[in-house]
Amino acid sequence: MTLLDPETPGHDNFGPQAPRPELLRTVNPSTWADAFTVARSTAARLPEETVGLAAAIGRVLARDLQAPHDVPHFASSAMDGWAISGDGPWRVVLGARRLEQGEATPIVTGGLLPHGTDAVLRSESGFTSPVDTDTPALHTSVPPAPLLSVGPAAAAGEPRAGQHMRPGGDEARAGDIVIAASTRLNPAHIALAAACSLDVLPVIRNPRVAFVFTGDEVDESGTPASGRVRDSFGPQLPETIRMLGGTPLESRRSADTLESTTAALAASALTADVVITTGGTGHSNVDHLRAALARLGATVIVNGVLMRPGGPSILAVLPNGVFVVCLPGNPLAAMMGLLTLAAPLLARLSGRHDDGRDNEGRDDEGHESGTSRAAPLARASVSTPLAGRAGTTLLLPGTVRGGIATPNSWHGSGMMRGLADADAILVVPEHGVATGERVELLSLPWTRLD
Ligand SMILES: Nc1nc2c(c(=O)[nH]1)N[C@H]1C(S)=C(S)[C@@H](COP(=O)(O)OP(=O)(O)OC[C@H]3O[C@@H](n4cnc5c(N)ncnc54)[C@H](O)[C@@H]3O)O[C@H]1N2
Ligand code: MOO
Repeated sequence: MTLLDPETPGHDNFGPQAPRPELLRTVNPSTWADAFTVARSTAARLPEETVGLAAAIGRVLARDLQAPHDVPHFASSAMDGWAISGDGPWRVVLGARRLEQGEATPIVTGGLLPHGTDAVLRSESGFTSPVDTDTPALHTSVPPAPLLSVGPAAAAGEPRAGQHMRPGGDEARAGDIVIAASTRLNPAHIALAAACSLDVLPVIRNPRVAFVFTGDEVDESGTPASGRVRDSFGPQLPETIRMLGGTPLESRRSADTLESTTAALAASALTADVVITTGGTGHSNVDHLRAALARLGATVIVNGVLMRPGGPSILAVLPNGVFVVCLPGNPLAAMMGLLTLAAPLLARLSGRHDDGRDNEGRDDEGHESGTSRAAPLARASVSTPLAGRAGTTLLLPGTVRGGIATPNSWHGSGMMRGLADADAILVVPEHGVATGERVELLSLPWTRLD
């Protein structure tokens, strides 16, 4: 990576046809830690939208969710048996909405308890005799009620007052906050929302992400001729973005000209919250991204990252507020740029925070967190010494087993084998790591670290 200041000698190395990279005047490359932190704190979260319950799984709740009524909203039986009132034996009545003392009525699990119910006697704990012989029938045309008694299989003390009853409001009272704002909704939250009789939920809108792939030498299918390459990004990047909480929009392919690159970027920015570009981040006369950003009036937020691979990655924002993440063309370099800049940006836009911290070092409630540094997800001890590189953070795809991290082979900037088999990315600081020391780990969109 060569990010030249125009004031320094050598600025004219770009060649006669190369666009002048005006953007380099103001911004220097960031350290990896700063780039990651800036990317996750520069945006505000997107506005809320309303979605159906099933569609809300995995989304971030925009506001506190209050129970609109008591949950459960009626008192029910926890067992199959009889709802009883007073002491037994009980006269069995059918279809009663109210029980008088000495009455019982059959009930199933979840059934609405009649008013006056004192307890539920389980079916295995009671028995009925066909006729209530203790109560002489006054009218011979009305059959006498069966009589319910406590049976020999009943537990000691059964039935107790309130036994096997589920009172209304047992789980929540009307107005209770049952799910806090900013919660990432899991399936159990959705079932809870359904129990609260809700049909839709307010969630943070997912960022819409469009793609611009550059590179005249790229083939989308078949075996490329020498000098040409198969496209690494088209088949996987949209789905990766979905895994990161974004909604992929259309992909555009731009020719390696300033006009084509600018036009593709401008068109993508009409509908997207974030545009991700690949390739063209360099300074040769076929790299036009920087000039296209300048032509569109972009403000560069991160102009290169002191990391390898992926150093030329850029984060910028267009005048209409659309973010642009520019990934280098080398396939692994692009993925490292994605994890360093796009993943935290999308997390912030969609309201998914790794640790709830913002760039002022406060958590979401405004408490001091003691650090403004966004923490990667995990740490692990390394199985082998990892040499550092002065002034650079190395990002190595690696395997993590039982808390021990080992870098994978094939981690060259243009290779994918190391990443394909990786559990995480080892973040190696410039001074390196000795065996047994711990490295920070960046999680991959498609794996969970245990
Ligand atoms: N003189 C210098 N040259 C380079 C430097 C430097 O500092 N000075 N940095 C190197 C680094 S590091 C990287 S990373 C790359 C960045 O290059 P670009 O972002 O400009 O990308 P391209 O030049 O367009 O392509 C680089 C490489 O990637 C291949 N590529 C591009 N698109 C695809 C795709 N869709 N699928 C697969 N492969 C793709 C392309 O064919 C090239 O091989 O610059 C270095 N050079
Ligand atoms: O940043 Mo480049 O990725 O090393 O090839």
